[in-house]
Amino acid sequence: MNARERGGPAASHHPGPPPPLRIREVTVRFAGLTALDGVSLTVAPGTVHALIGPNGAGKSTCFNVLSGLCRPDAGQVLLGGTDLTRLAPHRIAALGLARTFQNLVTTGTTVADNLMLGRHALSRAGYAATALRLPSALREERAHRERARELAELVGLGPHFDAPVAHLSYGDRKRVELARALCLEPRVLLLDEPVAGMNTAERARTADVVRRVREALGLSVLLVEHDMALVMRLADEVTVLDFGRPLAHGTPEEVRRHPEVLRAYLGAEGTGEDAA
Ligand SMILES: Nc1ncnc2c1ncn2[C@@H]1O[C@H](COP(=O)(O)OP(=O)(O)OP(=O)(O)O)[C@@H](O)[C@H]1O
Repeated sequence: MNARERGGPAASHHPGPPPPLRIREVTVRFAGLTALDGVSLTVAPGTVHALIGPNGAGKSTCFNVLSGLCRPDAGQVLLGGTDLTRLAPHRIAALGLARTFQNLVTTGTTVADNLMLGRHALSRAGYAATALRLPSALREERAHRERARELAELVGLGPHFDAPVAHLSYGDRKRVELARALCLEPRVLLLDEPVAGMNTAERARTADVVRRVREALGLSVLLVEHDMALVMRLADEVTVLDFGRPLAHGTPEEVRRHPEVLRAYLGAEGTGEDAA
């Protein structure tokens, strides 16, 4: 009997390798401004794909389309064979696409409480069973808490599991966000500027954590990040957006040498640092 048959959550909500995430010809317009103009990209299973570009290039809009916060005017988002384009955010999350946000959105309680919010979406016990604290609901709660603790340990938050979030460093609070997204057992993780506001040591630590998470959980990652050194270290593939259009695509090395990218980032060429 596995954990799921016993009434608890399985170690991973979605067994097997992640399906490819395909963005096909997506266009988004805001009152005359075209934020995304026929953008296509594929996040291959198990890879880290970085989406970079200058301010206003359309990166956040792309994440908002992927996570269901913004409906595209045209185009499609597919996770394997499933069309996510018109689904509500909670449905998209349940199908295996979880995201973090640029700004911290942790609540004022403990790390454990924040992570259990993520597990809540996977909970199978009904409201009444939970409120009455029936044995089946308590068992499920315990199993979810165990998994939340495992994921906290994976991102280096194990010793802080029962600590109030307010007592943590900025870097640790960003990792609470990451662990909460992992609590949804995603197949594809969308990371929106995971090292923004961090110092050099915290940036390096977060890069290690992302690598470890990808390897341990076998998921794919789509990363928006301005720190080009981090992008170059972490990404298998890079897509560059400029004014809502795809400007270049390739390995970090190919993109770094791409003449159009050098033109868009004039002044930053060759340094590989903070060019986005
Ligand atoms: N809700 C909105 N209403 C109107 N215009 C918007 C809206 N959201 C984004 N835009 C515009 O769409 C364009 C793309 O913005 P977006 O935030 O996606 O860029 P970005 O690449 O994420 O930029 P940054 O790196 O600064 O976060 C910009 O010109 C922006 O002003």
